[in-house]
Amino acid sequence: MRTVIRNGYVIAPSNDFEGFADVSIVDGVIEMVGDVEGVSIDEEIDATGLVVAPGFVDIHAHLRDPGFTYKETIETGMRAAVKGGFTAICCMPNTNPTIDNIQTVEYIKSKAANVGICDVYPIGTITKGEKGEELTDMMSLKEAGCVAFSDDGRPVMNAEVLRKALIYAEDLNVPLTLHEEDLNISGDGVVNEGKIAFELGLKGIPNVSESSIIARDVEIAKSTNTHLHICHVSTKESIDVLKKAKMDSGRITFEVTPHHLSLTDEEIKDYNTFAKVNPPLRSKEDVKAVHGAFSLGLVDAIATDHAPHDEDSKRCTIQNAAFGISGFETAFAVVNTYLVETGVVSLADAIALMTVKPARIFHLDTGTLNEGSSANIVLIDKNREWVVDRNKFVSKGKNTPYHDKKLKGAIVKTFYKGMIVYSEEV
Ligand SMILES: NC(=O)N[C@@H](CC(=O)O)C(=O)O
Ligand SMILES: [Zn+2]
Ligand SMILES: [Zn+2]
Repeated sequence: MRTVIRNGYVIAPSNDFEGFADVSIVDGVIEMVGDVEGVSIDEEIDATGLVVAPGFVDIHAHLRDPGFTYKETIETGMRAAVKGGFTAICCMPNTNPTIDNIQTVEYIKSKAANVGICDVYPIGTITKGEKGEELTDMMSLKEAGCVAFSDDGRPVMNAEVLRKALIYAEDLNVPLTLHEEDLNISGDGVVNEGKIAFELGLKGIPNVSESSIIARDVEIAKSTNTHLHICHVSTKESIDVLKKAKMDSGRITFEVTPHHLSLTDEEIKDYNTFAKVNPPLRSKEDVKAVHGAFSLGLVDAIATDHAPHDEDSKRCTIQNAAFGISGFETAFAVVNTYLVETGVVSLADAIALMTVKPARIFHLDTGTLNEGSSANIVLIDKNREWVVDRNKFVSKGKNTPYHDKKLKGAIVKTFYKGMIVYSEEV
């Protein structure tokens, strides 16, 4: 069975290729990118006017299953992911139970395999129950299928615990991906510390809560000579620390979320709990510094931090509301609108940051259009403008600060192993 995607503009960052070409798929695998002529074709897909790219890879998402299936399930999360153009997602372990045991890894893998519309890679916890004290059995968890380790939602506050974890992770050749926040500094802050928090009478989370722990962990990783990946970087000071760290060692990678590259704490002005997220949406200067980091090529990946929540967790006071943004279904459009259309990075660079670059950080064999790889492909209309409607989200989490905002760039179709797993309604 041969399917050919014709007339599209192909962007394949792993080969540095960009241009009009056909993509042929045989039995779920990419046969070639180029001129497909003189062979038997069973099915043709017309991609005139569309960009053809590898399916997106997300190294930071919350699927909430097991334990919080009223917020999301593995199935609803996967459906939201493919609607957003993702064909590989890595799920954070702050579930209940946490992903600190093999049974939970097996549970996630088997549920995901049953749904079968994208790859789901579990991330194990660094410490048992994310309590920050006792390390998990990383070796067994890796053998069971964990591709990285994180206590996301929480930092590893004990520096010695983290130091040991870095050494073990390096031995196992798996990355640690860290939520960086000094809990003593953050306290019970709810939004970015600054003018807006002050005006609203809300407790702030200062920038130094993030940058101080990043500086600490960069030093620890330097002393152990190990790789370290940093989650959801949001401040100018963090970027300064990371810029220097990268010049020193090159063994540091970091991700930025679509919301931190696009929105500021202005969003919180109407006490909008949908804009409450950790780390918080920061100031204009911070967003500018994040853009500067993209321009300099310092950012290693864009990751959604898809954090779906139920209505009760968000329809309450800003103090009590849960932190988190439902991100899969707006990710590409936000990146295209705020980073590509503004000229900060090219579309090809943005796609690299959402495909092969994150895949490489987690050693995942995906995110390319290479011959012989699984036909995980997204078709994009980069010029289409649309207005976000939270009620149309496939994710159970309708918590988006982009509701009613106009974005540019739409996912038209998503292929997983050659199957169409998402096709927009027309
Ligand atoms: N980002 C968030 O605001 N929330 C995440 C936790 C996290 O990513 O730190 C969640 O699990 O809801
Ligand atoms: Zn986090
Ligand atoms: Zn997270």
